[in-house]
Amino acid sequence: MTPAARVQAAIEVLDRISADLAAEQALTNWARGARFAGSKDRAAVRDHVYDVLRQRRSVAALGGGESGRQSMLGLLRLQGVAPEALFTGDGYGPVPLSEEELQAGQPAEGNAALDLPDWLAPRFIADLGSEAEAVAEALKTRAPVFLRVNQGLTSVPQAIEALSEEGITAAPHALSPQALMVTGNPRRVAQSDAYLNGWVELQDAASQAVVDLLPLESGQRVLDYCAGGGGKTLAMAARLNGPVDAHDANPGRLRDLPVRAERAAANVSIVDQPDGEYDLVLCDVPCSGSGAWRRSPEGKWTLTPEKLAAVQKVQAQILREASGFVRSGGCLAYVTCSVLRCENMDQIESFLKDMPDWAVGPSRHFLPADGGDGFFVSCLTRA
Ligand SMILES: C[S@@+](CC[C@H](N)C(=O)[O-])C[C@H]1O[C@@H](n2cnc3c(N)ncnc32)[C@H](O)[C@@H]1O
Repeated sequence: MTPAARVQAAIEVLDRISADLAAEQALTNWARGARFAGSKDRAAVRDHVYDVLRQRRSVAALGGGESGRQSMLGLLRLQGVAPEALFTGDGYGPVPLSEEELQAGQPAEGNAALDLPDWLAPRFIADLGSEAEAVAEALKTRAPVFLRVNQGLTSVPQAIEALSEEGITAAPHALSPQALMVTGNPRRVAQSDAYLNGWVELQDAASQAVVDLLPLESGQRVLDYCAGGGGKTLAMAARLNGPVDAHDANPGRLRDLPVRAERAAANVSIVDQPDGEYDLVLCDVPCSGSGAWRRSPEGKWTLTPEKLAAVQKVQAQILREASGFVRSGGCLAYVTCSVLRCENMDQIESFLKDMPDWAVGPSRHFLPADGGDGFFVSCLTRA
């Protein structure tokens, strides 16, 4: 496909997303009908679509409106690419720009320049203070691909070497001693031997740093109460070099975990109903996902005050439920991938008010401006 044809494809996909289709579904539908598109074409169209979704308000301002065509016009202007060179009508590209389109558009201002919804921007500023702008800026950018080196099976230098033999370049990252940032050929990772042999896992660097902070010691009984896909379960099993129990209220979310655990040679047991007491219980609760909007930018536009209030209720309930599985002197680790105070420290404060025999230990925020996704972790201890 020509660069112009890729722009036209992105315009069509964006229009389908505006008509209420999820981005992944719209991209899959387009790819099914575009057998002529190779893997590089699909990747380029996907990048255009996600670049727009991360910066919907900025590109709408610069393109003069929110249609797929106006969004792509705004995106090209934002990226410093002359749109006239691609809007020619040639090579299956978009039809030439009208005089009106050429005149339309201006840089976004205020909340639109932060690429945040109007209801959320004031909260961002109140919660993040002087960091709000840097966080909003970071959420407009593409997330790097990070790997976790499985130190039960290999070492960081060996993993870098093995990846490089397959044409994938990666370098250590400051957020965690076993984190690698992929700097070349990230799309080859999932087919590489290093990945298929369990030497590396795809996991955000801040997600790894969260597990680094947990007071884990070998021989402990550990439960991942909201294990989902199992990213943190596997990281905990690697750190412990021992067993971890994995639970999730939605068993379907655990579907991939046995295969991932086998690949990583990790000792993971799925438990439908946790039993007895644990030294450490991790609650990586459902949240707004605001720390990870670089990867899932649709969430930024679909979150509402009502949805945020509803997820806060679920978080509070999980924290109280899971606390019942922690032995006296044990640790209850509360984690979100949110940057919002109401899902983080406010939850801890409200828990401590209801449960006076608990004390808060180390807590930490990771912000997208640090390189990884935004995460919050707080370790609570039972007296
Ligand atoms: C943020 S995701 C977990 C991600 C996972 N820890 C990882 O690192 O890949 C939150 C998970 O909590 C689960 N969940 C929701 N409500 C729950 C509840 N009441 N008890 C346990 N798990 C719950 C969801 O099904 C979802 O899989």
